[in-house]
Amino acid sequence: MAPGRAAPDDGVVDDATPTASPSDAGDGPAEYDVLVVGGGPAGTTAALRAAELGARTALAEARRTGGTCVNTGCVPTRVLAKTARLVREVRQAADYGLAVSEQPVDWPRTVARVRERIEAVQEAKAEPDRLADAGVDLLLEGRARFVGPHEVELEGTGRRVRARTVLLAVGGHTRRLPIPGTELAVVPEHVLDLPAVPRRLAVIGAGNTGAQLVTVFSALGSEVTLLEVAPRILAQTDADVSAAVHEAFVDQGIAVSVGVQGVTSHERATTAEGAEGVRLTWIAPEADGGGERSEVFDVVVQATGWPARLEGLGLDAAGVTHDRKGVPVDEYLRTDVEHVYAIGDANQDSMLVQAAHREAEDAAVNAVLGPRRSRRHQLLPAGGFTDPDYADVGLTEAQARERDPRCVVATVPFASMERAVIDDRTRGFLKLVADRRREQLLGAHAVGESAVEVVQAVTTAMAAGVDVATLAGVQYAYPTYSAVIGAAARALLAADDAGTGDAWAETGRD
Ligand SMILES: Cc1cc2nc3c(=O)[nH]c(=O)nc-3n(C[C@H](O)[C@H](O)[C@H](O)COP(=O)(O)OP(=O)(O)OC[C@H]3O[C@@H](n4cnc5c(N)ncnc54)[C@H](O)[C@@H]3O)c2cc1C
Ligand SMILES: NC(=O)c1ccc[n+]([C@@H]2O[C@H](COP(=O)([O-])OP(=O)(O)OC[C@H]3O[C@@H](n4cnc5c(N)ncnc54)[C@H](O)[C@@H]3O)[C@@H](O)[C@H]2O)c1
Repeated sequence: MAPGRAAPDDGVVDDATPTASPSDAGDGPAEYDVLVVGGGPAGTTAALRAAELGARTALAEARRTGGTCVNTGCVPTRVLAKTARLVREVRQAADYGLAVSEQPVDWPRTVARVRERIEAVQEAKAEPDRLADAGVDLLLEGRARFVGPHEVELEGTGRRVRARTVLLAVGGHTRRLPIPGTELAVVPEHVLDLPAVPRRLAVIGAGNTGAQLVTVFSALGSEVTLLEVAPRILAQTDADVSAAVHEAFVDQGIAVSVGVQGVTSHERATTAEGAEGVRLTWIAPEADGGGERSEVFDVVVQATGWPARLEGLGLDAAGVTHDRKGVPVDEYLRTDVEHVYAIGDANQDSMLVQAAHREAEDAAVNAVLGPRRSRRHQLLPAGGFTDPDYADVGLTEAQARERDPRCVVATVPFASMERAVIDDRTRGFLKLVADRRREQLLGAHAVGESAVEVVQAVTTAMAAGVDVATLAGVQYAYPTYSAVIGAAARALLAADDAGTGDAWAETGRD
């Protein structure tokens, strides 16, 4: 695919190749207790759980199990993040007396490595085997489409399947901007199809996906511009996390523009080097004087949102209503049609693998045994693999203060932690938020080396109901990044009545 040119469609289902039995349309439809549509993290987990509960279960997947997560999302992104880290470490090697000369990136080799790791994860997960062992019928016969409230047709074979309950786990895809020339942009699902690392890259959208792509291509040598309509990048995270990652991006030479007033068009253009490129036009933020701006990039990536993949699903035939983004569900994960559930990215609630797993377990139980498990995502740790990493769980400081202005907050900079100093990775911090009595941790927000693992450790403490004093008394192995948790807990105990911990005070050091 030429740079700046989109592949024909946007997601993992599109190159669906029917692999199963020939058409048996004309026979009566196969009958199941539970039919799961979509074999990503949500669908596979739900099918296994339903079968475990004794339901006769089928899983219809348009392409291959693993979904966005394994095939085009988390797994490839993680491998690219590791590639970016290796580039950075090679650059630092001389400081350690290692004579390693930086080589140009062999992008086809990078892509081959990503694909090889995807296959390794597929092999490790062995989902088709696990489904078969559990007695789940895996139907790899193209997309499923409702033809009635209890019946779907499989696009590849025309075969029909009936089920008492249907679990929709169809995931999502990138939302393309409705602007002239939008098809000239690449979507994140297709960055591996780029023929080379772009010299000049524009990423539109600074959510988790956009931020990770920016880090990867900046490390690989692209000159990167990041445009975001929201007033800050990573708008869902704690404001300090957002500010710290923004600052790091700027320090890395990334041109970050937040508060842009819209992207208006893409047009074919020729780059300064005479290559085929894309002219991107946008309205600058008011803070920068507003007005139309236009620049030519080798590649423009739209990372501008992730609606559910509902196209061609025939929801009308089942009577299931949906909105612009996805399929709304009640507390039991049921759509407005009682026997149809929507889980994972399909319901647009919390679009993370860990949320998909939890919803899948709950919906399978509800579908087989009757509605009894209501949704509960109170503790949903998440993070992004940028440079530096960031992560969070629970309430942001702003959310906590809105509930109780006298909640307590303590922030410990990584620069005060010996492990971070030893590794020369001092950028970042851990912020803990607790109730005013310090009985309950309300949130944890980190930026920096191992931020995701640090927040995960705090999540475990939160799940166990550990209070701040207990956390402050935990012993931490020396020298570790997780020691920052003890330092932050001690800073919370020492926080003054205004509720702000002085992390550099005597309590801050590990
Ligand atoms: C670039 C990127 C990086 C990400 N990184 C992370 C991360 O690090 N951590 C994290 O927690 N989350 C991450 N996510 C989010 C995560 O990938 C999703 O939340 C997760 O995959 C949702 O699982 P799901 O099962 O709901 O949907 P999906 O994984 O999208 O699976 C849906 C499946 O349904 C199939 N399908 C769709 N329509 C039909 C149909 N009509 N008939 C049959 N089959 C159909 C598709 O082929 C697909 O296999 C990332 C997302 C992206 C885009
Ligand atoms: N590491 C992770 O856990 C991870 C990684 C990637 C994605 N995800 C999940 O997948 C889902 C999708 O993430 P995403 O980042 O693709 O989408 P998103 O919706 O989270 O972010 C899209 C961003 O694009 C911006 N945007 C929209 N239109 C724009 C325009 N015209 N110009 C400039 N900016 C514009 C939005 O303001 C937003 O910040 C999220 O729920 C996310 O949490 C998770």
